[in-house]
Amino acid sequence: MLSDHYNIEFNKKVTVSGSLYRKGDFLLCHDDASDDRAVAFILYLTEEPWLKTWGGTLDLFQTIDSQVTHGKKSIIPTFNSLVCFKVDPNVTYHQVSEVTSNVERLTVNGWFHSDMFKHEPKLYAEPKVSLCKHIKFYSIGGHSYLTEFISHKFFYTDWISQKQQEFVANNMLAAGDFFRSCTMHVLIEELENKTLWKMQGPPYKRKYDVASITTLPTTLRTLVHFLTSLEWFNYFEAITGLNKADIVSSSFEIQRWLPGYYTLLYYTSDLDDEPIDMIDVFVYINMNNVQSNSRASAIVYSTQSPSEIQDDAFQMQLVHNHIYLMHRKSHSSWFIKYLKKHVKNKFYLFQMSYSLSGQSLLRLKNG
Ligand SMILES: O=C(O)CCC(=O)C(=O)O
Ligand SMILES: [Fe+2]
Repeated sequence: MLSDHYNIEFNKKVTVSGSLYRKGDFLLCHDDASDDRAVAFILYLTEEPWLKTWGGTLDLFQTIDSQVTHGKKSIIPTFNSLVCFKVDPNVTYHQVSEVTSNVERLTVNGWFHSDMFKHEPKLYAEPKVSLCKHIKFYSIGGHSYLTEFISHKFFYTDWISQKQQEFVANNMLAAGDFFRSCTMHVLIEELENKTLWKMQGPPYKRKYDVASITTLPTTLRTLVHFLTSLEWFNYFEAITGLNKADIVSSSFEIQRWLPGYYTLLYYTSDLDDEPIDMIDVFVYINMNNVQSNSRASAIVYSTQSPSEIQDDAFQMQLVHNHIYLMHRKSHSSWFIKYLKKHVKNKFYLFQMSYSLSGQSLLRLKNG
């Protein structure tokens, strides 16, 4: 019957498994395309009438002008109903939304396979629009934003040289109380403005909000100005021991993270590119101050490909008003795991990345 409906000749292989989703369980956006999977099926077996507010919906993402969007159609996992779809790479993107009730979501699901299908792992090339080449180190002049924004302890010479040693030894450093409390106050007020934010995609890669740099309110705008200024890069030199002339490009983002947001690792096509090392800078603002040990927000660094990602990948737990500097080796990447809805965590992240020239790496290696 299915074979006729989809006009597909199945081979002898059928994969079947039982799946149980408990509170907090979810399955992020994917298209099922792997090997010879042809038609996916899911039989829903939870006996209670399922309420939409419990989460656990099967969400089908919409594709507009061949771009996968965050728009979706949700199917409630109704008892004894069967859902089937033909596996179409880059099209049949779907997810199971987080189960938020204590009722267990039970399914039998799998795929009919066909020799007519042979899905290969996909490469994804990130459009490199956010990188601004040719950094100009312009001076703000006269006014010292550095001391206006940043806590005074960051300027003690001993403290700076201690931090530089830490950075050189560990390839990372973290320091608390970055913004002065008066600055933090104003920043939070501006960040809380709901009209600032635009959701980022595609959903099979990421879901978080970014503030448009061109329409920022006053203090945020001044901050961005400052974080791209000569003053900042001079400070950056002092604290990392790197030479600002070795920075060949930079990117900057102000991010908002809400429950249900995530980034995913993906296969990139830039593996053939010249290796570049990066310095990642994060400033983390979290008013809920969710305990860092709840793993509510951590940045995961990995050199693995998406299918090989290990549980022991380096996780950086984030603490409110800390700045983090990370030396990211070439061919490694970072991501932030799905923020569970029932943890109700929300945070802001200032994120900068600087790519380094080959010479600076030599200098780093030679100490
Ligand atoms: O349980 C569902 O509704 C979908 C499951 C799914 O997409 C999968 O296992 O690949
Ligand atoms: Fe699936």
